[in-house]
Amino acid sequence: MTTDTSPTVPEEHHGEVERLRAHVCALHTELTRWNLVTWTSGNVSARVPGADLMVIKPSGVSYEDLSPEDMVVCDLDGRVVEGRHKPSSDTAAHAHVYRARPDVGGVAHTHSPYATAWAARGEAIPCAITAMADEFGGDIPVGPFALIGGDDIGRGVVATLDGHRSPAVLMRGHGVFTVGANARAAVKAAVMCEDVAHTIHIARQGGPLHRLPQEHIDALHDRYQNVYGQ
Ligand SMILES: O=C(CO)[C@@H](O)[C@@H](O)COP(=O)(O)O
Repeated sequence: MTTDTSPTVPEEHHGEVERLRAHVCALHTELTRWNLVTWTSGNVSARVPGADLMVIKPSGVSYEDLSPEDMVVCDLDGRVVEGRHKPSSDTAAHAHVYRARPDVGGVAHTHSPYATAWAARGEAIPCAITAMADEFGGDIPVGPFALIGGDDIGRGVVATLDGHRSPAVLMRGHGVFTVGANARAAVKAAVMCEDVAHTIHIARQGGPLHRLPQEHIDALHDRYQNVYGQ
């Protein structure tokens, strides 16, 4: 008799997995809404709290065709646990981030044009405006070029963000990876990353950039992260 060892979603996580399938699917509409992706590029995932599982986009499926049922449940070694499609090409990268960073609940990846142009140059985006201090707490760093499919991208994301307040990293020659306490926060970081990449690009066309003083960056980041909003 053979014992089926394929991983499954534990009963106690079924409800959360269904909620996250709908939530992660809905977050993908934010990538197209803010023009952060082209065709089927980009992806979003969410960690399943209390389980070594994540919910991620299926690979190469058109955004307009995505449904909650299309989202793929994988374990944190990148193996499919539940899903009718192959998971994203970046599943290993997302899984590595979740394994290495217990504080991360969501990961997003885009090819947003201005931020990806900075990544193509291998140039960090200098913190020259308050919006960068607020969301990123400093410059947006550049991570190493890495081929797609294995652990290399995830390793590069984790290593580059280590010691950084930024939730975004520009992976050299590739695009943006962002992390957050949840998937919505990761997507927000991707939206804001493209916004500031565009603004700083325009600013630099007109003359030299002036990085904000570190003490102002610290004060702005603290206010935004701990006081701003409701
Ligand atoms: O850039 C890459 C891989 O990092 C693209 O293939 C990616 O944006 C989209 O791939 P998936 O459709 O998620 O498999």
